[in-house]
Amino acid sequence: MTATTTPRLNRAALAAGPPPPARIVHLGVGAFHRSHQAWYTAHAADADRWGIAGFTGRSAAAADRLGPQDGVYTLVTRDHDGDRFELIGSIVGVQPGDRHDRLAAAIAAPRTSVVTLTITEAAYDVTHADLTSPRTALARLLHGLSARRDAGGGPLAVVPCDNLPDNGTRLAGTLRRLAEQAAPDLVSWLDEHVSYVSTSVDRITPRAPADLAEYVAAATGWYDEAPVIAERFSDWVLSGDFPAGRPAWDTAGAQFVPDVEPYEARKLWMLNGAHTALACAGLLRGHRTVDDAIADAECRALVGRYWDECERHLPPQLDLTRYRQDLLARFGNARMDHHLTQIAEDTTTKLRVRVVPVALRELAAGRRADGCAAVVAEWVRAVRAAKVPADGAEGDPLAALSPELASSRTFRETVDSRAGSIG
Ligand SMILES: NC(=O)c1ccc[n+]([C@@H]2O[C@H](COP(=O)([O-])OP(=O)(O)OC[C@H]3O[C@@H](n4cnc5c(N)ncnc54)[C@H](O)[C@@H]3O)[C@@H](O)[C@H]2O)c1
Ligand SMILES: O=P(O)(O)OC[C@@H](O)[C@@H](O)[C@H](O)[C@H](O)CO
Repeated sequence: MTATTTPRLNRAALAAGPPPPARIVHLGVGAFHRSHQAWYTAHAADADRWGIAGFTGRSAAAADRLGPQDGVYTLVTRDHDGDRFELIGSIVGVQPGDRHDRLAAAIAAPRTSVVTLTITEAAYDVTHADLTSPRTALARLLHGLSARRDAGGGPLAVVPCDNLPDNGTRLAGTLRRLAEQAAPDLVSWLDEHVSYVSTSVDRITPRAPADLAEYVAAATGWYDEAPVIAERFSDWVLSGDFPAGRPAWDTAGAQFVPDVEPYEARKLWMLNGAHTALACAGLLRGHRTVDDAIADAECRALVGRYWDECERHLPPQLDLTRYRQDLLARFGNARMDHHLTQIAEDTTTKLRVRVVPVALRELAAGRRADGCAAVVAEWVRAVRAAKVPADGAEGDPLAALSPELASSRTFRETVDSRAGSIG
């Protein structure tokens, strides 16, 4: 089965009614948006009332692939024992992100109630916005919000879905600073009309292999240029207001809580922190994928000691024993083929928000933070062996992570003894 012998996937394949009205605008139509927020929207009890107008991030490829398919794509849910194929129809259109005129019109549209983002962690680090020719995702978002203000539009919710601590509050602060610099007259409108929702998002979604379209075509009879693979597990915890309404994501399993922080800390520290640890320790030991690394006794022990320290600073009501067991099973899913090199980027930035907070809490409690120090030592060794990019850690690696950690003699000595002199 190939592109020439198999019919191209399109909305007719869903055998459903007309596409839902686009009331959500999404920036960054990558793999994770398709496996997570679009899946929740498709599974909500009121899915027929909520469509997603997608805009790409850096590259227009997703628009080129999804456009001819009316936004419809296949989600391959990959479990330990097999694959399940599902067509997802919640995305009703995808346009290139650099068409900021169209993005602004979509955000300004009266029926738009929610804007969601998956633009990667790095995209939140912006200090400047040019609203005449907006190039970054946040400048484009601000430009769109300015168009909504100009059109007399009502309030709406903005929902970042990237792996960042306190992502809603952080986005609120960054957008406000950008507006103060680029459009001071917009600041009070933002304060009054935009509700920032903080989220913890979770569903392991590796980069799709090159032959996925052929595999999906053979299984489904449709040629799909934008299929995505994800694990069965999925989690979405949100905190914040939706002044213009939202899909009934709770009916699809999302949780709405007063404070997302403990859920987010559990996920960022335990899942993402362990992924970063496995990327460093696993690549150093010649492993290729997450499941290879977690099957290695040394890597597994490294993660276990680190998790023991995380657990002490998380509320026990979060059922951490079960969470750890589930994580081991999820990491051990050999069919996911989750490459360590995909996880090994920007490790300095990631350790700062995933491992450093745990280490500082352990030290503040009068303990040695040996589990965190062991992870940091693996990272130092991986940087030195060029298994992960140095990313600011060329000099004193502890100083690159945190001034407080760099000044802890205990922590420095432990890292030193494990990684060799770090100065
Ligand atoms: N893949 C996962 O398992 C997973 C799970 C939880 C959260 N996330 C979050 O989702 C993000 C995206 O992951 P993905 O798997 O979809 O990756 P992806 O590579 O498939 O997609 C990334 C998307 O972000 C856009 N993008 C990249 N850099 C950008 C920038 N500087 N400015 C604006 N847009 C940019 C890309 O164009 C693309 O649309 C991650 O960075 C993470 O924060 C991913
Ligand atoms: O590049 P990172 O480390 O932010 O993310 C890589 C993976 O840890 C991440 O994508 C997880 O699979 C995901 O966060 C699971 O929900």
